[in-house]
Amino acid sequence: MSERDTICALASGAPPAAIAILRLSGPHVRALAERHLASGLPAARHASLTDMTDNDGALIDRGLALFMPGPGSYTGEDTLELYLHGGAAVIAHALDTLTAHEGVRMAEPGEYTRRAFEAGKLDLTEAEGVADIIEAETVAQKAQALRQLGGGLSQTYDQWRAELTGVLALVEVAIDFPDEGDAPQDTTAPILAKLGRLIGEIETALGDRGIGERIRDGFRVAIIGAPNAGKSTLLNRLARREAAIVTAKAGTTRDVIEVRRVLGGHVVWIADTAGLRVTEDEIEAEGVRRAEVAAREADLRLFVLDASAPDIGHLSTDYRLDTDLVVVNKSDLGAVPDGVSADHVISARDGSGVDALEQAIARFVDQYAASVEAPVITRQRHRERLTQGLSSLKAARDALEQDVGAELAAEDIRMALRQLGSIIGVVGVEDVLGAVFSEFCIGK
Ligand SMILES: Nc1nc2c(ncn2[C@@H]2O[C@H](COP(=O)(O)OP(=O)(O)OP(=O)(O)O)[C@@H](O)[C@H]2O)c(=O)[nH]1
Repeated sequence: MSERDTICALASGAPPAAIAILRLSGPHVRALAERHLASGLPAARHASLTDMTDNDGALIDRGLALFMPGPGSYTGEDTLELYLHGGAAVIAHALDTLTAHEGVRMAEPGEYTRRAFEAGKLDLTEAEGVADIIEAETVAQKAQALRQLGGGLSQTYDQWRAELTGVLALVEVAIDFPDEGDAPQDTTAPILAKLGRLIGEIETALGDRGIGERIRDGFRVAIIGAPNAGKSTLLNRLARREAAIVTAKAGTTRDVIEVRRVLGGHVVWIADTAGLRVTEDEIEAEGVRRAEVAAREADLRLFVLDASAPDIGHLSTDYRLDTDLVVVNKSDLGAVPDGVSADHVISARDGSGVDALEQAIARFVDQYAASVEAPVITRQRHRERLTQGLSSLKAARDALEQDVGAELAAEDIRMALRQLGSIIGVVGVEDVLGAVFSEFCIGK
């Protein structure tokens, strides 16, 4: 196998900035340090102030160099970090100088972490934790990423895999020594008990209401209601900008328009949707269909009613679900009619009542997020694999219960082990590696 490339990249933020950190990893690091640092290769893990020169001996900049020898470094390879002035010219000069050498190139997104993963320093969920902590904007996202990075998910998946490996061993014994001495029930019963417990635990994990993914990707609130109720006006209020078009014409909003806010310490996507009504207009009908999808997928629906609409009483029962917040809008035009129970009375036009509504959304999201402690699923990828793993385990249980053969059960259990293993990246990961690491920024 040919020697690996040495990779380099700007690991800090975009210039201009006070400091630029350039990171190098790979087999040429020592030679590059000898060649370009006036002080030569720095002592391991000690910052040293040095001039850095280009291939003609001209000064690039003066800064700190930090050498971390492999295998104890993040990537497991020799690594060098250079702390230079954070200007675009300095960065370009340094990177051009380094990449002019054979075998030295710019890093791809996530390549340092990918190397760390390949060196066995991190498993795949921990590597995802690295990506997530960089992307984290809320305290909750950061806490979740830190837990993941610290092996919080790995522990659970490792434990399940260990238990399942034990179950597989028992099943294999049953295959090798069928019906020996005791009745088959005696060997099958403890296997079924263990399998049942695991199935239960995985079902509980999958029944987490998607909290982990929502903390990471955002909670969903849909504004729904009849045309002209003032949904877009409300969205604009909540967005604090003119995100959606407002007109006096019913049926203005066609597509779903989403705005992003941080409420209750969480990312929340608020969606304005087309007014719900039966319509001949093809485009509007598609809008209504999309509104219904958005409403279904939302964690919270704001069902907006127009206080001045003559049919408000009838509308208030037509589409709404129990979980909705009923928001009666246009309070400036009149009082809420008798018989309509409103959770919130607002005027989206003049803003009255909107703060209280916003606080209610924040409270809802906060409580929703707190309803599951330490979810072990934080991405769709985990959910898909775990769901597949669960169905393999159920197939194994059925095979054992119906006594159709321990071989079949063993095969299903092996399949489940592979699915669980692919979540943490110990098996069958080639197909997911590219997807996982391409989400990273360059330099990480
Ligand atoms: N008086 C009053 N008028 C409002 C209020 N909110 C919205 N409107 C008016 O009601 C009309 C419809 O508002 P939109 O926000 O476009 O209503 P919508 O529910 O998004 O309508 P569609 O896109 O047709 O579904 C506009 O003329 C708004 O200015 C309010 O609180 N008070």
